[in-house]
Amino acid sequence: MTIQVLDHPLVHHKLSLIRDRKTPGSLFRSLIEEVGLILATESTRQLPVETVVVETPLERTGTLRLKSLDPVLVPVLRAGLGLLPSFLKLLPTAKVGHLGLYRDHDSLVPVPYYRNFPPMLEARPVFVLDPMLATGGSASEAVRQLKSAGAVNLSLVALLAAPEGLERLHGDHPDLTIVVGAVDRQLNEKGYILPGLGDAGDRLFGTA
Ligand SMILES: O=P(O)(O)OC[C@H]1O[C@H](OP(=O)(O)OP(=O)(O)O)[C@H](O)[C@@H]1O
Ligand SMILES: O=c1cc[nH]c(=O)[nH]1
Ligand SMILES: [Mg+2]
Repeated sequence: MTIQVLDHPLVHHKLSLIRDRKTPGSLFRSLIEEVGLILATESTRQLPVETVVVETPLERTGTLRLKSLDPVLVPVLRAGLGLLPSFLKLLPTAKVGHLGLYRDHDSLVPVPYYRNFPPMLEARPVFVLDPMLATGGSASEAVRQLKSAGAVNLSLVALLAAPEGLERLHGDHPDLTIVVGAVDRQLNEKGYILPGLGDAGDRLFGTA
């Protein structure tokens, strides 16, 4: 499994504001989108390119363009929706799949409630978007469902991860590429990331 942790001053700075319980929802959403742009830039680093010839106003030249079919973005509802605008900004022709999962409050087991994936998953790079990787149960289930629908080239993109979640994914999906903004200390007894940022979905959508 490949794990890339963004160790970037802008990510640290914005995360410090995102973590702050006093940060209002509107600013929280904007900051997630801003960090999302950095996550989108880094997680697409391996997309294949090919040389094409264009005429600049001055001469003909060979230049690089993305080679693959349009990538697929799969936000895990709800909190993954917070990262989607940033990815679509940089990959405007991407296809978007949706996967609804919520974590049962007692068992922490992910419960699927919605699924709509675009076709040709086997031929496209697929990016699973979810800001929080806690126990890893939701991410593991998302990747399992996408693999069973044909996806082979899968990356998981998260803002914060717990070591427990990374370990779980390493066991369940050793072929997965993971890009995370930061790795926090641990989970608490309710499966929340410490120090973390609280419940990402509730803070994004004002439901707490
Ligand atoms: O790694 P895990 O232990 O599975 O936890 C992470 C999941 O928990 C959150 O979703 P939540 O269940 O709160 O749903 P929501 O996004 O609708 O709030 C988060 O967005 C992840 O999907
Ligand atoms: O800390 C956590 C853990 C799971 N989901 C969240 O939104 N936050
Ligand atoms: Mg939530």
